[in-house]
Amino acid sequence: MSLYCGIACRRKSFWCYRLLSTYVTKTRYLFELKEDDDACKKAQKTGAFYLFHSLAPLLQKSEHQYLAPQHSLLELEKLLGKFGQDTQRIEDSVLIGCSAQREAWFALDLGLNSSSPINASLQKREMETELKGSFIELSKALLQLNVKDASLLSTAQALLRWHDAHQFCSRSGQPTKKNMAGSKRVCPSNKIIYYPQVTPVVITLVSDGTQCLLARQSSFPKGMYSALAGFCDIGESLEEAVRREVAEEVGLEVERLQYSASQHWPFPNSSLMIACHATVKPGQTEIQVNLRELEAAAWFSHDEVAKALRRNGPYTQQLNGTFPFWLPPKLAIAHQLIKEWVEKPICSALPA
Ligand SMILES: NC(=O)C1=CN([C@@H]2O[C@H](COP(=O)(O)OP(=O)(O)OC[C@H]3O[C@@H](n4cnc5c(N)ncnc54)[C@H](O)[C@@H]3O)[C@@H](O)[C@H]2O)C=CC1
Ligand SMILES: [Mg+2]
Repeated sequence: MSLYCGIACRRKSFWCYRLLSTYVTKTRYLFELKEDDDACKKAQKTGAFYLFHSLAPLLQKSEHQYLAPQHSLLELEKLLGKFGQDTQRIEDSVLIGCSAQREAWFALDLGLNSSSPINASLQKREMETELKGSFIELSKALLQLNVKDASLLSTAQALLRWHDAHQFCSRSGQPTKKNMAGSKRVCPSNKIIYYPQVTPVVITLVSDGTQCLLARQSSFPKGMYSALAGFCDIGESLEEAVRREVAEEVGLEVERLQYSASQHWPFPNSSLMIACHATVKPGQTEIQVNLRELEAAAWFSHDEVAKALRRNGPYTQQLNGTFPFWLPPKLAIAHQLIKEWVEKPICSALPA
């Protein structure tokens, strides 16, 4: 690793060296920990652990925010000892990142794989008292976490969930074995390697030049509208997935497409949200909502959307029984996509 940094130092300008060295060093270190079980085990000794119980992260309330506390290996061993659990359990932990100073970060679920669910839930309450925090569902806590913790805990939950659901080889039926970092599982009988799965999802903001199209599913909080989203089918390109989803959900044919950004999204499992802007020809805007997928869809003016962006939902019911129109929170890529459109209605930026 130091050799690599040395080469970078000689070849690159000082500015490049400073930018690259921390990032490259971190990346190479994490790569080493994923490949080398002994190095990973050693990193646990000086590392920090984030704790979960049945996929809910341990959090501590601090004013209007949640904080995710870290625990050392020693603290963790003491905790497991106190609750009569084997310290071997630490080997179930997964690597989720590291600091600039190469302190490795791990996540461990204390509730999964418990021999008795009753015992596990009893221990949960006692552990919360001992750890001076609560295990809170990630979907309920996400909006009150800082960006770093939200991203780390989302990654951790996705990885812990994947390991929990892939305990057995789908070919041999034998138990699979995780490597120390948790970056893969191997079937000891036929050597098949399983890697954590990420599901690609397209999310598209359709515009006709002056308005944008937003939709809601019945499972959304009341009054909230978002961009059109859908899972990619096997064999599809990103462009094909966008065209199909828009046609399926609202009966429109998009003609131009522009990639915006992407985001890891932990719900319902682990999705890679790929966000795009798309246009339809002015005049070809009549929508036919697919009611098996959506509760409603409608065109919204620039003004309506700009106003909704400035407000913070969710809202309570109004006197007439309806809920005001509001948009996904800042953390969701849908919000960023809508904000981009409000700041610079995209159709004019797209190539003809
Ligand atoms: N981060 C963000 O800003 C946003 C994220 N999303 C996420 O996008 C995801 C996809 O959006 P939907 O409109 O629900 O998708 P969708 O339009 O593809 O409809 C969901 C249906 O697709 C089928 N499906 C096909 N492949 C699937 C797979 N791999 N996993 C699960 N279901 C599959 C199922 O029948 C499911 O009921 C949602 O899970 C949601 O969490 C949605 C909007 C905003
Ligand atoms: Mg959809």
